[in-house]
Amino acid sequence: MNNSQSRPIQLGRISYTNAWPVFHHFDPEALPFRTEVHSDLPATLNRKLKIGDIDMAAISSYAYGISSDSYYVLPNLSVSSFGRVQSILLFLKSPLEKVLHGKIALTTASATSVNLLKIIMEKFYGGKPTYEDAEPSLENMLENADAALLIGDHAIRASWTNHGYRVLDLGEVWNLWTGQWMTFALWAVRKDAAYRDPESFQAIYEALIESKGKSSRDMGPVIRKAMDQIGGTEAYWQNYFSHLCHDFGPDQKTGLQLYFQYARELGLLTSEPDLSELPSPTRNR
Ligand SMILES: C=C(O[C@@H]1C=C(C(=O)O)C=C[C@H]1O)C(=O)O
Repeated sequence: MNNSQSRPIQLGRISYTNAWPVFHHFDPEALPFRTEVHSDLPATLNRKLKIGDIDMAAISSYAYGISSDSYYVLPNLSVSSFGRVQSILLFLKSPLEKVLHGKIALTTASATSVNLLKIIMEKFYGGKPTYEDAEPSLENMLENADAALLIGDHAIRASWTNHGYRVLDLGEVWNLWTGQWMTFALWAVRKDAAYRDPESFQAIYEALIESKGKSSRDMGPVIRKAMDQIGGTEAYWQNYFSHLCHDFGPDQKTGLQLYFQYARELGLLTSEPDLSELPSPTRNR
């Protein structure tokens, strides 16, 4: 269907640097149809996609898991790490033994990592802390909690301050316990939108893949933008991006399925998520 009479396609883009390599060279103006881009924190995009305010977005992989019946996943796009990720960080004010039965402040920006933290605390370490949602500000969070979870650029900035807290990198802990990849974000499209306008979503998908490819061949522009907007050195960002993977192949899928399984075992998910990919309109012609 031609979307010229309906509303422009609404796209969600994660504002954190971890997703920039996929979006940096993506130019919505270059598409032959109207699109509007919403740049937001993951939790906001999770909610907007679920209620249909937006049609396609990078979202928390956990949010995909809860609503997978309504979504297709876009092939070979993710934010993943095999081990250290450096931006999913638990800052400990108290010793770990106390944190395990104490209070943890959770950033309201996340969905995947708050549930990953619960898996780590309860399944791996045998703890039972209480959790409290909080705006992502390290000092405020730790005023009345034993530990604080931050993600994305909030975690990066906090890791640069001279805070003196012990820090756990949840990508690293996950990998040490499971030997697996961890996928934090996926790109999802609402099925109802994809049925209405398959060609347009395929075109957006192809443009995102092209942008990811361009970034992987030369990270210079993304690194310069990160230095400009967030700060830090070229070496910092080179190292940061070298630990992130934006593919979603069999290895990342196996890691994510294990995360979903553990989430189900803890009652954080009720059914096995369906990772069906967006069907390509050209394949069906
Ligand atoms: C790697 C990261 O992954 C992010 C973590 C998310 C979550 O915890 O829900 C969502 C999107 C990802 O972009 C990060 O924030 O640093």
